[in-house]
Amino acid sequence: MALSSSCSTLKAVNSRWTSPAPKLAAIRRHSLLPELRYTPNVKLTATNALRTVEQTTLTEDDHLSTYGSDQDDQESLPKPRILVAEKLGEAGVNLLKDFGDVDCSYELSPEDLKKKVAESDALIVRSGTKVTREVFEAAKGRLKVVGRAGVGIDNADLQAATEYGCLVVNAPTANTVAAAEHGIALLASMARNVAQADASIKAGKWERSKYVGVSLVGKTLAIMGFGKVGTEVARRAKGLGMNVISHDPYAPADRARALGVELVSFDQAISTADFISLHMPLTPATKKVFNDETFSKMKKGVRLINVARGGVIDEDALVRALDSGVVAQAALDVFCEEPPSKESRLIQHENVTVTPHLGASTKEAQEGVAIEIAEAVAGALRGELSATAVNAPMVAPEVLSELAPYIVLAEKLGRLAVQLASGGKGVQSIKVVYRSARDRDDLDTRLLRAMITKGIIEPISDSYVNLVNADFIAKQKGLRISEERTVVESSPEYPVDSIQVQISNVESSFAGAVSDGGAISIEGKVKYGVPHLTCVGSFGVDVSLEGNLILCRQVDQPGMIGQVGNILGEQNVNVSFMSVGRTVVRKQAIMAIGVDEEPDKKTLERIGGVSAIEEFVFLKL
Ligand SMILES: NC(=O)c1ccc[n+]([C@@H]2O[C@H](COP(=O)([O-])OP(=O)(O)OC[C@H]3O[C@@H](n4cnc5c(N)ncnc54)[C@H](O)[C@@H]3O)[C@@H](O)[C@H]2O)c1
Ligand SMILES: O=C(O)[C@H](O)COP(=O)(O)O
Repeated sequence: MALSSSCSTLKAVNSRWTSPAPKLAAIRRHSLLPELRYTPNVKLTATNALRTVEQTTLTEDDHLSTYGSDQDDQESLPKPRILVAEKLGEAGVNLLKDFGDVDCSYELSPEDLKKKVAESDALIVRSGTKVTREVFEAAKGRLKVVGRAGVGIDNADLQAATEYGCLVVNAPTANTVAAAEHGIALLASMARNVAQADASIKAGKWERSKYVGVSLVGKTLAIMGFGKVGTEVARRAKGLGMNVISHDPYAPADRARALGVELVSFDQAISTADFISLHMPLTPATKKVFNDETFSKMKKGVRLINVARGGVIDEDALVRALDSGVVAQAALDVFCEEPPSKESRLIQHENVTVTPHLGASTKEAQEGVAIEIAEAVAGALRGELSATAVNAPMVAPEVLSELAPYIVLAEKLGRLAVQLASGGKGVQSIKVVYRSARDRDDLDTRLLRAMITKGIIEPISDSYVNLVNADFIAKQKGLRISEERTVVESSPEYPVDSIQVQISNVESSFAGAVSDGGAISIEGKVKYGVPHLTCVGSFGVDVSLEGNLILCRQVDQPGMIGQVGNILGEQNVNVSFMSVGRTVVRKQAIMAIGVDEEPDKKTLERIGGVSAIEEFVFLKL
């Protein structure tokens, strides 16, 4: 069986960036987030797997791979390569240059983009680049982060990103005001025929009566999508004396009320408005939501503004509505196809005002977006959990900091548990039991579950697991991971009292790890910030989870610690921790020995040869 290593470490490179808080260092080492694939791998030898992972099967197709030694101490990690595929504000590019090798290559063909991503750790785009499944496939796992320098992420295949473990982050706030201002600019200029009148006068005409406009004051504006941009448009429209209503099934009514905006149903909004301004995202639910049927419900002579996404409108239906006069005018910044065809009847329609997707295009917004996305991408490459992650859970920094040692514990328990499984049936059913004094709602276990998944899958497959794809990969590999919470009476100051990982329906390479219920069962706790193994099968032990571990099951009798300690000492293997757990005195015991170095095969065989030892296993943490 082929052996490969998937050891990856995270390290801030050439950092002028804020240093990680000490508590987070452990998370970075064991990060679930896009890990720096440019960290060289360490090949392991067959002896590494002695009586451990060799016997473990997840699925028949999986390759055996194990973690190599921690490489945090490596001095010279290569810099991450960051491909900027669309024009990005200078401040953002400069920030990225401080952090990695930046390749600004604009207007790439799909083929060139695919070639470049195969050599890039991060890709930054705006709305003009389609980040398709083929792009993720072509990246062959190298691409760890896609940064969308803006809000809309409809140009990225999020499902494919998730499947490939690639984090997608966006810059959701820096262009809000610019987009809202553009919406208001289109609203006002459309109402007063500014663009048409400008073209007319430049064509040598003076058509004052043709371009009589309509007033805004007292008119009803329906804002479709009361999010960041919609809210800012509402604020400005109120200032213009408009009556503002909004439809947004997910917006809180009190936020709208505070601005004097009434939230109404879709039909109510479109049937009562004089102006309709679109501010919802393009999703399967909003695609072509403005169509023949919905146009027919609108007030005759309504005026439409779209600075959201072209795809929310059926453009052919809009042309029909304009021709029939149901829609008096439309002002559009976004289109189904960008750029739209020159022959498009919509673009050429005399009652339509168009701009080439300029909503976010102010100097201020572009600088802001560039900085926002550069920080998000660099943070993600450093292994920080992102506040603007689009396809991974966002975790508040304080939660992350608190969970840091438990995250390390979770991965180590997963790693240990899977090494204890054997028999070729494959690991399928895993149960995790969290004992905690906290209320159910006060413990976010997503990170812990993802880390356990990572610990289980990575030693026995070539899959790269992170927070983005943990659940997906587990499902793909047929792993069923169930979670259970037990409330215990201990201090709620600590998020978790203990974590137990059980693997059922498999044989074990170490019978002592099988609990009375028949499942492989190990349990751990965090003590003084350090993860400890506290239970193996039905045996209580206490050994810190650092380095490697030897578990021996033996007849409980004096002198065992000395005998094994001597064998290890003779081979210059340093024992870091030792603990003995017994079920019945003088009958059965388990000895858990933490070792800094990996004993060679002969040493392990000598331990196995000690007469009272019934079985032993060497486990890499
Ligand atoms: N033209 C531009 O350059 C430009 C600039 C910025 C944003 N945008 C686009 O504007 C849109 C809004 O951006 P944002 O930053 O306000 O996003 P946002 O996520 O803050 O707001 C979107 C709102 O739409 C609501 N929504 C979702 N489905 C809906 C539905 N079916 N009906 C009504 N409302 C629905 C959501 O609840 C949310 O409140 C996005 O499509 C974004 O891509 C365009
Ligand atoms: O979604 C957005 O942020 C806007 O549509 C801006 O897109 P752009 O970055 O291509 O200008």
